[in-house]
Amino acid sequence: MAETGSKSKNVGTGSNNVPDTGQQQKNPLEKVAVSVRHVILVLSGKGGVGKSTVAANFAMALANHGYQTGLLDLDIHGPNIPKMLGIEETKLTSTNGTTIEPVYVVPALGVVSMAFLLPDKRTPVIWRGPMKMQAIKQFLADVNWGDLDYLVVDLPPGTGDEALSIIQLAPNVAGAVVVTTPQEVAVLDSTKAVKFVEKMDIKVLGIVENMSGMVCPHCGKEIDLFGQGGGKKAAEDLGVPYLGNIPLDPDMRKAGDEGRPFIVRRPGMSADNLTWEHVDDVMQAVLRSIGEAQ
Ligand SMILES: Nc1ncnc2c1ncn2[C@@H]1O[C@H](COP(=O)(O)OP(=O)(O)OP(=O)(O)O)[C@@H](O)[C@H]1O
Repeated sequence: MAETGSKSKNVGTGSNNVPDTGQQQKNPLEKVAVSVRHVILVLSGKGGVGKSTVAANFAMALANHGYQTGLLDLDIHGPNIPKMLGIEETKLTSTNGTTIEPVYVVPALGVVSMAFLLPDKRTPVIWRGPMKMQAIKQFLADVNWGDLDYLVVDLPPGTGDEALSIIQLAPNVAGAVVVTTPQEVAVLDSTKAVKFVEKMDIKVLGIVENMSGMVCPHCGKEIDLFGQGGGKKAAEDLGVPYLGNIPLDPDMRKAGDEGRPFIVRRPGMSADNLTWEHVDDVMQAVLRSIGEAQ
């Protein structure tokens, strides 16, 4: 259940505007630099490859492994994270009128999403680059993230304003995880995403191949439905780490559509589900890439 704080009031829910918290700080990003150990960007070259699903489950896996984790959904035009984690109806709150509180899915995972600021789900967000930049700055500086081991940032597909802004603004960026699917066209787009990250002087933590193979709903074993290996080959060709694969799992899709977290185990509990195991393996590979492996 989400913890939203009892003494809090809603902020920024009225229009297509970011909340004016009125906070005057000398360097508003200094706080993040001190309190957030690592910022991890999750991006993809192409839409619909499951980037938000990977980001949400990766963040949940980190929380399950005892890491204090934040998840920032910057997919301004299609913020799906709250729906996937069952916190869609929640509004952002503030305890003191200036600082925004994340919404907690579990005590170790706080979430902030553009979706919380939108008046309704059907209204498109029409923002130019500078507005996005301002919103992203506020999400970093005005949110009470607390001390975080990891802040996972879900970016929109492609290499637009959001990616440029977060790279410019966020301190302690450990690197970027690029999500792809096995199909050739997605792999080609992931190559562009890797090159973009490299151009920005950010470390490519590696490539994840999502929807790679399928967990059979009948026997629970993996079957090779749409092929596998495109992400691995792209990683080898580009000389970046391959972080592993996450199968196409009908239960994962169902959980996302029904608005409940897919990974529900508590800290310390072992994975007894094939897809969770894959997510855990990807998480460990990301930590190895950062140099923080257990
Ligand atoms: N491994 C998976 N197994 C089953 N379903 C998946 C998997 N990964 C993603 N999906 C499903 O695919 C759909 C698209 O996923 P998601 O929204 O995460 O993609 P995205 O790349 O973030 O999309 P967008 O381009 O809109 O940002 C969702 O219905 C989600 O539940």
